Amino acid sequence: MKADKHPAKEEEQKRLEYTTEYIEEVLEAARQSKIDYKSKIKQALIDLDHLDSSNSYVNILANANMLDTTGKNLRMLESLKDEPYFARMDFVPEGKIEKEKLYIGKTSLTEQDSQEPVILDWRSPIANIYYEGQLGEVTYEAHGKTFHGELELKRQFVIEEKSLQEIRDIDLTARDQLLQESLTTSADNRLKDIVSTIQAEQNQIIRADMNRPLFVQGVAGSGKTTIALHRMAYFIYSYADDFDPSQLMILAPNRLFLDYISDVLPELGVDLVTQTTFTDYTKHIIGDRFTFRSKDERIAAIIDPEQFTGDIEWIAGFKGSKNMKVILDSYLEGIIDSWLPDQDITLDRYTLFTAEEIRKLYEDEYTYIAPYQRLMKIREVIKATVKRRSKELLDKVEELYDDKIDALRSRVKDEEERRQRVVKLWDKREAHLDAMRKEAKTILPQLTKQMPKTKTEALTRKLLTDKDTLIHIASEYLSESEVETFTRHHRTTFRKKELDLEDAAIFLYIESRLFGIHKEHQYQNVFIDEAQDYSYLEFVVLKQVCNTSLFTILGDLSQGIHSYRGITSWQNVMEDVFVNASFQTLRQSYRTTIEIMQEANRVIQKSSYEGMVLAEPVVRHDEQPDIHQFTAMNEAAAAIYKHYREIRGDVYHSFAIVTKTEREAERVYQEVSLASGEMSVSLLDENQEHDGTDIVILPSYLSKGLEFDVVTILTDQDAFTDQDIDIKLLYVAMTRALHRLSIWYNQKHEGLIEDVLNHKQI
Ligand SMILES: Nc1ncnc2c1ncn2[C@@H]1O[C@H](COP(=O)(O)OP(=O)(O)OP(=O)(O)O)[C@@H](O)[C@H]1O
Repeated sequence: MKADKHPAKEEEQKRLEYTTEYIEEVLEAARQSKIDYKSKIKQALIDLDHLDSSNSYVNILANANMLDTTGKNLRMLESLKDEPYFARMDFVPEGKIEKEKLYIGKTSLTEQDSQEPVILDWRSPIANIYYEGQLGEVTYEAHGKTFHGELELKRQFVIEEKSLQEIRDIDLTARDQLLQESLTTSADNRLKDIVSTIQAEQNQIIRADMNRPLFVQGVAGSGKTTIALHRMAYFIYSYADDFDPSQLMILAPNRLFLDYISDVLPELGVDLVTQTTFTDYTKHIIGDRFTFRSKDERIAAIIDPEQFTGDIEWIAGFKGSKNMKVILDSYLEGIIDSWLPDQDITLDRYTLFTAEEIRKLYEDEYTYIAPYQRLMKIREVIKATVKRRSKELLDKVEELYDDKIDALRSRVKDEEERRQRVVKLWDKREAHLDAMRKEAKTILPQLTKQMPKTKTEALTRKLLTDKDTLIHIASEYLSESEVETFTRHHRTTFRKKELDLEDAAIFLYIESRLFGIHKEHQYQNVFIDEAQDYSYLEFVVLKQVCNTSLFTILGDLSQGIHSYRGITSWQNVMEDVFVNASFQTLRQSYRTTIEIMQEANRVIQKSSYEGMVLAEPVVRHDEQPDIHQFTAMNEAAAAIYKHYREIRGDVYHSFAIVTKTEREAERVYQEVSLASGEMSVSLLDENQEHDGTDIVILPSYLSKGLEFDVVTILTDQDAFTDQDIDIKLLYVAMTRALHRLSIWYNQKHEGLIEDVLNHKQI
């Protein structure tokens, strides 16, 4: 209700005034401190020549640190001053009479003298009650203890530029109006934070145990990406004292997507988190001698009849599979075996090390380091022992001969005979010692020969291109002709230095299993968005490379447009890779209207994907999606543009035209550019940032994860067919719309749209 009409208006108005004044006060003090620190640094710099320099440096450093902290505080306070909080809750702790009136905002602020909270951070343990609790008895956990109490009031505010607009009390039955309003606002090319409207099921995911892997299967628009970012913010807040945010990594499908989430990251205070794509992460580790073809390039080839050959699909699928892991393990076992000596190390007739002893050393010692480094260490041990033992043995043999010569001297009486026999024995002694010295010198080079300097690149190339190697270890899984096709394919890709994306995981697997991964590439906590597009092997590899199992994995199998190479169920990964993971499902979709979701659900139900959970939209209406047939693309483009101009305004201001293929996106771009005037148009590709143009044109597979106020799906010659991949692509494209959806298709190429959707011609 309008703030003026609410009985608590006066109380809340006073509170808001008190809060904003207090923020101003603290802001002023922070600004003054900033000036002071700056002038102290300046003075210290001036004094640098005259004073003991180390003192001055310490002084500069201390003031610079204070300046940095003050700067952060200032930014935080600036962000609070216009909308300091969005909710209030009244909580009576068990055993007490007086209620605590707690105001919840994006970050916390404490009254300096009384140490009372002025604003409570939305991530604080007690704020959990607000998101989760109904009025009445509630509990919350903090510092390992459970606290009980009574929640007496849950109140929402709309505050704009320090002015109280709305006050709403949430009782047991009230619909979350703030959520409704937030969903009817329009998209501005970037994801936004949802701290004021987080729903209970989302809150559970955000705050779920950080010491366990977590899988989230959520329908399109259920807030997976948004929740991932809020969970990171929650994590950073909860472990602020002993955790560096750069130890968190989020893997996104492409750079376009990273750009899409980039605005909300600083808003949530998680901009220091490492944000990257799987390919960029791999390149960072293994270097960029090769380029990896992206998933999107591949899908472009798969859905384009002119480019498609059936082999690319099965080869990609096979390389990401569990069988590939078995093959890799046996390949690596063979390599390590070949590195270990199979014969004893001897000198003369003495054994310095048995092969068995070396194997045992390998198995028992230095097991915390990777095999190659471990063998290098063992080699050092052998080297030192060989050096020491060779000397001992040479001394021993020398001694033996000396004893024999002494014995000869006292035993043989005849002087001439004694002389001859001693000389003979002496010569024998010298020859023997010479031979031993020579032999000793060959031991280490031989050992080195056994462990050639090998690189991951050469080993990967051998596995993927060498027929004999592959037949030897993969005969259970690949026929001879498949091996032939497989290796031929890779001989070409290696020659062109343009590898498949799946090879990145194979590179990483070999590198990490044999040579180990440097600490700088490891993360304590990893988030994967759009995880349905990852293969089994990629999950295995990521866990191994990052050396943690603390993963939050979010995806939607219904949108699995890369399922030929990705996973089709979460089960295998949960059973084999992240064994103690918990699993949550999100069914509610927040992005789109009932009208659009109903149509999208009709499409996805055509898919062969078993166990599908249909999205349930939040009650929100707009126009029914409209469907148009056309004969000439230029006419369609002109009509679409005209319609955009007509409806463009405050509610609808981001527009996207989604085609099935990239080729068609380029053609549509030409046509719309010709038709357009005052509205700007751009063609998106996966490595690009969305520059805020009014209309963007993009192929279906690139639209994944993004959203727009108005979406038009347009297909000319490249129509969606009833193939599973096309069904999913159409579903993904349809679920990108926040408010309006229209579909245009060429009469001559009807396909899936005509079959499933066109029940009411326009
Ligand atoms: N609790 C919420 N309050 C307000 N808006 C929400 C809430 N949850 C989700 N949204 C909005 O719903 C839209 C979809 O969210 P998001 O993109 O995170 O979903 P998703 O599950 O990753 O979608 P998809 O799988 O389709 O890419 C966004 O506009 C987001 O702001």
